[in-house]
Amino acid sequence: MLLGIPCAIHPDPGLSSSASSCWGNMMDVVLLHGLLLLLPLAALLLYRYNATFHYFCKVAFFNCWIIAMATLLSPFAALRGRSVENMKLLRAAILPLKHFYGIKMQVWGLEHLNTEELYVIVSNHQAALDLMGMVEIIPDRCVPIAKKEILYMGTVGWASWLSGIIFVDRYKREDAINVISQTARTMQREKFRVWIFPEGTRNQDKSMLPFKRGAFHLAVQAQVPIFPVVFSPYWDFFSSKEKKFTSGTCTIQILPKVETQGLSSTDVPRLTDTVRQAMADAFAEMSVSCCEDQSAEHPQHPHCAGVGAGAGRGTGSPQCEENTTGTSN
Ligand SMILES: CCCCCCCC/C=C\CCCCCCCC(=O)SCCNC(=O)CCNC(=O)[C@H](O)C(C)(C)COP(=O)(O)OP(=O)(O)OC[C@H]1O[C@@H](n2cnc3c(N)ncnc32)[C@H](O)[C@@H]1OP(=O)(O)O
Ligand SMILES: CCCCCCCCCCCCCCCC(=O)OC[C@@H](O)COP(=O)(O)O
Repeated sequence: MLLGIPCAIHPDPGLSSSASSCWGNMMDVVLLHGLLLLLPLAALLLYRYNATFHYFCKVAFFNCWIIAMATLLSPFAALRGRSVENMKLLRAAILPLKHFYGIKMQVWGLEHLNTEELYVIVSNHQAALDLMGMVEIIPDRCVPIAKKEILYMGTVGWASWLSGIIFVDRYKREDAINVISQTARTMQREKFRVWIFPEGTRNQDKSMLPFKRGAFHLAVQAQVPIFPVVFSPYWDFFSSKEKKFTSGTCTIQILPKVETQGLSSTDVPRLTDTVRQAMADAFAEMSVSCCEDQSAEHPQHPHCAGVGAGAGRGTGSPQCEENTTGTSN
């Protein structure tokens, strides 16, 4: 008897037609089982040898992890109510992800953030993967500013709202400016720091996009310093265009603070340019060391041409060495 089908194992030439149809049923079941066994094997082989399938699996896992964690942790966060303290839950939920992906995080200049004062962090934004780098260094009582669309992503939206994430509608400039001005007042009153991606959108190009001015108005209005943070290019391990997602190393460089004491809104354009230039220089330098490593393996990487021209490899500049320690999912 196989799966409730009462049937002999060997067909007998003298059997009735009902017995032979029973044999047919059994063959179907065996075939079905074979197929069911083959499917995971095929998926495994595809995952191993097809880079695009590998990429989509890893991206799907990332999204599923975020959704699962948000769903699991929202009730706990809700017990506390909307609070920046819930960012600790969010941080703990995202920290293990780098191990699944075999991504090694290298942090430079973390001591800069070790201060009691309030500040605004600005960083480049390459992909949703930035979340993994963010949680490596995000200090206590620090909330990101995010696009309003995240608020409508089900439990991810709730978890983000409960963690105090500030949402801006990028298509309504007046509203976004109001939110930022209000944040300048509340960050002093409620003692929290703010993290902004001044490019305003994800960007994996070889240079950073022009910076939006909101972060700089915020720092000037609140009279708090700015800490520029630069994530090294992900080219050696992640590219949404090339559908590439392997293990690798991400370097996070925290640049020295930029003071805003005494500055007014007329100084914002110059302040924006100064900070962007410092970040672009650091990014270019990181690109050079990243591409030097890359070119040894893959000569003529498309992103390498012209990147960081003239930018020397400073003392102790970051290495994009291949990480083999982590597991990939
Ligand atoms: C509980 C556990 C759970 C576990 C799981 C949880 C799941 C986790 C999920 C999630 C985690 C968090 C995820 C975070 C990551 C999200 C990242 C993003 O979403 S990035 C997109 C949003 N970010 C921005 O857009 C940047 C901020 N934007 C700005 O700063 C812009 O400046 C903005 C929107 C305010 C205006 O943008 P404009 O496109 O109009 O361009 P402009 O050039 O900046 O401004 C135009 C004029 O307005 C003035 N202006 C701008 N801001 C001003 C201000 N605050 N005050 C006065 N004037 C201002 C400027 O000076 C400029 O004027 P003049 O050209 O200089 O004359
Ligand atoms: C209704 C249920 C829908 C559920 C869908 C949930 C999908 C979960 C994905 C989690 C993604 C976490 C957010 C990462 C933050 C991020 O990187 O956002 C991108 C924006 O910064 C910039 O957006 P864009 O201008 O589109 O580049």
